[in-house]
Amino acid sequence: MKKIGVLGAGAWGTALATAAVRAGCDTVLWAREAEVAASINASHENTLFLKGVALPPALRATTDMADLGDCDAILIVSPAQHLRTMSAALAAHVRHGVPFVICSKGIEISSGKLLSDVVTETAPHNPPAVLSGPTFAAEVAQGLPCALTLACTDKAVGMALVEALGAPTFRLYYNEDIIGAQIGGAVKNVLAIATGIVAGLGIGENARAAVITRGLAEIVRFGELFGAQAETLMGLSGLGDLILTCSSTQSRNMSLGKAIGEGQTLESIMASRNSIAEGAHTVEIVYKIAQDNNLDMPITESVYHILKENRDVRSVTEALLARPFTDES
Ligand SMILES: NC(=O)C1=CN([C@@H]2O[C@H](COP(=O)(O)OP(=O)(O)OC[C@H]3O[C@@H](n4cnc5c(N)ncnc54)[C@H](OP(=O)(O)O)[C@@H]3O)[C@@H](O)[C@H]2O)C=CC1
Ligand SMILES: O=C(CO)COP(=O)(O)O
Repeated sequence: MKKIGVLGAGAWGTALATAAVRAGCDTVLWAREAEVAASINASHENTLFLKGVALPPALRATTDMADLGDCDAILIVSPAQHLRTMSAALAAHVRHGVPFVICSKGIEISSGKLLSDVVTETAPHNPPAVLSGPTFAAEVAQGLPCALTLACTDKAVGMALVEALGAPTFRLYYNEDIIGAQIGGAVKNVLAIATGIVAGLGIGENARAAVITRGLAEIVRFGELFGAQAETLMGLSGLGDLILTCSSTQSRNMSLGKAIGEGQTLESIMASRNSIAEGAHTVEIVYKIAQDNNLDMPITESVYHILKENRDVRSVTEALLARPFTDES
């Protein structure tokens, strides 16, 4: 795998394209907006989504999806709710057998499907893989070290991707569990909003640790429903990403929760940003799936009540704390 296409030139797509160039791949980055492609090609900077980070001159950007036609693998990095449209459009341009590596984190709201199922439906001749882990885009783009899970049910394809994209500062660990690798990344965003709310309310570091740990129990319950392997949920794409995202306001999800906890409205926060906070969307479908399947996910439910039903942050938090005591499973 020598030529890599990256679909989506937001912060993460840009960082991943940079990592692919560093790993020695001929890399083409597709941007939806001409302004983004132009700034990457002319000044080696993504001024809209990753301002201030110098990108490698070898990175080429395009707005023409046909330019990805001869790639050996494609990384899909659109927001999760746009992945269906992106995958279907891409399938018309690339060869059969070229893997579609899902780098977005979320679950399709309209269907309740994992993104790998969305790829299988829209691009049946392109095997899905998943790249997920604790990785803030800006750090990856600067070449700081990180580690991620590369999941693919076909080990030969998965290992070929690891060999092509992996580097000393971009360590990839192969995992066959493509389902588990998607669950942690999707649900941790909701839990990061919860820890952000804790920070915004100023109710302490102990409460944050409690939300992370009981949040992990929610990830495990949710993962079991989909058939995820427990080891995957405890790995980079699960616990690893949960710890990172719930520990830093570099996270868009955590900072969104913090602003909510400080009294701002979801609408005003969204209006002030051009970046995606997936948890604010994912919470809707995680809540629905939990309700439909009788899963106990009280932290997720609380985030849903606050974000989607406009309930009072302090009352919801008090109700969460006042739940009956139970065993630690
Ligand atoms: N940022 C990070 O640190 C990480 C992000 N991720 C995940 O990667 C995914 C993308 O996030 P990120 O790159 O940060 O996004 P950003 O918030 O930086 O940028 C928004 C992205 O969304 C794209 N976009 C906006 N509207 C549409 C649309 N209607 N159709 C298709 N694409 C659209 C933009 O495309 P365009 O450039 O063409 O306008 C751009 O790529 C998310 O699922 C996120 O959870 C995963 C790991 C780390
Ligand atoms: O997924 C991420 C880190 O692994 C990025 O988190 P945010 O989308 O909350 O910024």
